[in-house]
Amino acid sequence: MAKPPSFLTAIFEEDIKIKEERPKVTLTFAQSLDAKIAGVGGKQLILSGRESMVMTHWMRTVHDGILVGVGTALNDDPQLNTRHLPAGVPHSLPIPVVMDRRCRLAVDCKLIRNYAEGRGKQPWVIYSKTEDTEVLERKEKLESSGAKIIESDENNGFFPGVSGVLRTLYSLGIRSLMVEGGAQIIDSFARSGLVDRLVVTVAPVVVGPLGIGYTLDPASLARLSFQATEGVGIDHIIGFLSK
Ligand SMILES: NC(=O)C1=CN([C@@H]2O[C@H](COP(=O)(O)OP(=O)(O)OC[C@H]3O[C@@H](n4cnc5c(N)ncnc54)[C@H](O)[C@@H]3O)[C@@H](O)[C@H]2O)C=CC1
Ligand SMILES: Nc1nc(O)c(N)c(N[C@@H]2O[C@H](COP(=O)(O)O)[C@@H](O)[C@H]2O)n1
Repeated sequence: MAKPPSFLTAIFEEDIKIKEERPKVTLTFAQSLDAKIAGVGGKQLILSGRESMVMTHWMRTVHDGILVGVGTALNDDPQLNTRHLPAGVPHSLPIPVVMDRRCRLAVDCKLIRNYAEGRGKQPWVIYSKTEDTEVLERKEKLESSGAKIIESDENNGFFPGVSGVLRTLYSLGIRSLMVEGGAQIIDSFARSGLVDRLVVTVAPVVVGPLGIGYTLDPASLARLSFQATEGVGIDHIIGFLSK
């Protein structure tokens, strides 16, 4: 992929107006033809072909932050960097953010190692305030390993919730956020109604009924309008933008 498809760059050039003090949110993920995002038991699958993976890494460069849930962080051990882009072309790297209300992120994960070794930005871990000593011990370990620990400003006793997390990230300077999954995060962000762009990569593979699917509440995406579907390599990219 020499450059991202023009419909995609247009989506990102659009001046989206939002009333709340929160980052503009892009929800994006890759799925199979049968709408699975992972294999049996959550096994990570590389669904995107080479070209659409480069496109995803390009999308990472146009966001201040990139967010995954702790389920994805534990399962995939992602790097959330831009290593598939051509070397020598300067671009910005998003801050990796993990939604991890009980501080379960591994202290030796790639996000923390890359930061410690000077190859990545400091990972941010958003947790939910608690008196639970096990969580507080893990929080301290993560902090001393280099992660920045952030308490969400909204705590309803179960999930800090998407709107609270977005408000907190905004207060820390994040103006654009790419949300990459996994299944629970896709569901949470879609239901929040706080998604401004949706970009789905559809790969020409079938995973089968035991793979991990995702839920998109139909009402939740009513604020978005379809923009275009375009082939990138062997995949198809479907783009939506807020109305
Ligand atoms: N194909 C793709 O593009 C992608 C696939 N995946 C796959 O998804 C799977 C992981 O998905 P899940 O297990 O569902 O984990 P997840 O990554 O969605 O993380 C779940 C965690 O996120 C946090 N969370 C979710 N909603 C929240 C809310 N409203 N407020 C506060 N915290 C919240 C909680 O700590 C929860 O335990 C893996 O198999 C991974 O390979 C993950 C990302 C992208
Ligand atoms: N765009 C896309 N295509 C796929 O096939 C995928 N499996 C994913 N997964 C997401 O990317 C993360 C891995 O990132 P790194 O390669 O380690 O930088 C993974 O955790 C998912 O969030 N995405």
